[in-house]
Formats: sequence, C-alpha cells, structure tokens
Amino acid sequence: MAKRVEATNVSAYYGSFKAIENINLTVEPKTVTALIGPSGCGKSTFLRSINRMHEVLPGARVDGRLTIDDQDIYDRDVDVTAVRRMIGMVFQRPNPFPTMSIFDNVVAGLKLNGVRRKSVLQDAAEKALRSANLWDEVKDRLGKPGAGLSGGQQQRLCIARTVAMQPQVVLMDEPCSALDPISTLAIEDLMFKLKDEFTIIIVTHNMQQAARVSDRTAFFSIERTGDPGRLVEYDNTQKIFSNPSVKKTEDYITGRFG
Ligand SMILES: Nc1ncnc2c1ncn2[C@@H]1O[C@H](COP(=O)(O)OP(=O)(O)OP(=O)(O)O)[C@@H](O)[C@H]1O
Repeated sequence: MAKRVEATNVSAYYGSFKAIENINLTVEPKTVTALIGPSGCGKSTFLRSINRMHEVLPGARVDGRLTIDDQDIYDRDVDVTAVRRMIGMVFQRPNPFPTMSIFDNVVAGLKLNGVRRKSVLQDAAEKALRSANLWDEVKDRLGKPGAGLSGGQQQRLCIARTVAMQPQVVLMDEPCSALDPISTLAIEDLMFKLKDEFTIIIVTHNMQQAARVSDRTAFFSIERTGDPGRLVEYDNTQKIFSNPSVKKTEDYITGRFG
C-alpha cells in the first residue's frame, strides 16, 4: 500500500512570492522522512504541496512534477479528492471533530465515502485504533466524545482517523509540538509501527525527534528573508546527524543558527 513520492523541480508560490524553489527529492515506500530547517524555509509549504492542500489558498500554486508511484498528482485529469484520500495528513494541533464520538471520529471519512455497514465500520474502527496504539485506552468508551480525550490521545485519534482511510502516504506537520514528552514518545513509537504500512513524511522542529524516528532527513533552508526555501541536503538520517556533507546543515543541527 505504501508508495514512493517523487518531487522533481517543485516550486510553490503564494501569489507572486516564491516560497520554495526547485525541490528534488524521492521518498521511498515504508520509510519515515523528516523535513527539518529554520522557520519559514518552506517545510510546511512543501508538505502541503504533496497532497494538493497548498493550492486551496487563493493565489497559491505549485510548479514542477510530483508523483506518487509514477502517477503525476498534478496531472490535469487527476481527481483532487482522490489524491487527498490517498495522502492522509495529521496536523500540529489535534483536531478531532468536537461533537462526534470517538467511534464516529475514526469512521467519519469512511461514512463520507458511503460505507454504511455497521460491521464494516466497527472492524475498520478497531483496526485503525489498534494501528494508532489507542484501542486499549478507548475500547470501553467508543461512544464518548473524542474531545474528552487527553491531547496525546486526541492526536492518536486523529492518526487513527487518517489511517482508517487506508492512505498510501501519511503527512505529519509537527504532530507532537502541542504534546507533552510522554505523549510525544507514544507518537514516535507509533511512527515506527506505521511505517510497516505507510510512507511517512514528517515536519519537525525537534532535532532529537528527527534523529529518533526518521530513516532519511531533508534539510531545507533560505539564504535570506524573502528568498525561496531550498533543499540543502537530503540523506540518511544517521549521516545528516553525524557527518553532513554541507557546512550549513552542520551549522543548523549543531544549533549555530535557526
Ligand atoms: N498563507 C500564506 N500566505 C503567504 N505566505 C505564506 C503563507 N504561508 C506561509 N507563507 C510564507 O511562505 C514561506 C514558507 O512558509 P512555511 O510555513 O512553509 O515554512 P516552514 O519552514 O514550515 O516554517 P515554520 O517552521 O515556521 O512552520 C514563509 O516565508 C512564509 O511566511
């Protein structure tokens, strides 16, 4: 199910402002790739380009080629809704649907897609909650509101909601930045497990987190304010954190700037 993501000369704009320029990067299936770099270098913009969320802003557009297993997701004939279904996204702040039960949160997307059979929904909810390491904590209160869970549990609920749709790629935009250290470790553990099934791309400001969870790390940066973000170095995480090839990467990971 997991698929390869390939960006070729991807640039993204907000109106006339070019936020990222000529990004070339291939993410292999069933790996975790971390996007790191100083604030404003375009990590989130690049992430949102991958599931065609960037273009929802007025005036925003993407140039270049982005493929998921050779399918160009910006091809004119592509169904954008299908792309967004294939590429799930988890956001910085847990955002369960506040009035819905835990169960309904997990199966909301499936219901929207017309799945009605209770047994199918029940099986899908259990599988997704197990995948998100949340089942044991919520199995006796599936009918209770999702908003009643702790922040960390809510984030795992959002991950369950995402994986219930059986995406091929899961994008995570700083998924732990609103969480305490214990909940953060729970999500990091979960990433190890999820990469058996999915291709995962995560934006993080936390260097230790990138080093702990990712197989590959992409370091983005900008020359100066107003310039577009560029991919400076992309390599195995161990290499990036122990012996980066570019001085700027070393300066960033050792805290000399950013
Ligand atoms: N909605 C928007 N409209 C106009 N410019 C934007 C918008 N969102 C982001 N930008 C600009 O695009 C550039 C890249 O922003 P982006 O949020 O992708 O960077 P980032 O690396 O994810 O930053 P951070 O680490 O602070 O979240 C920045 O200069 C930012 O100000």
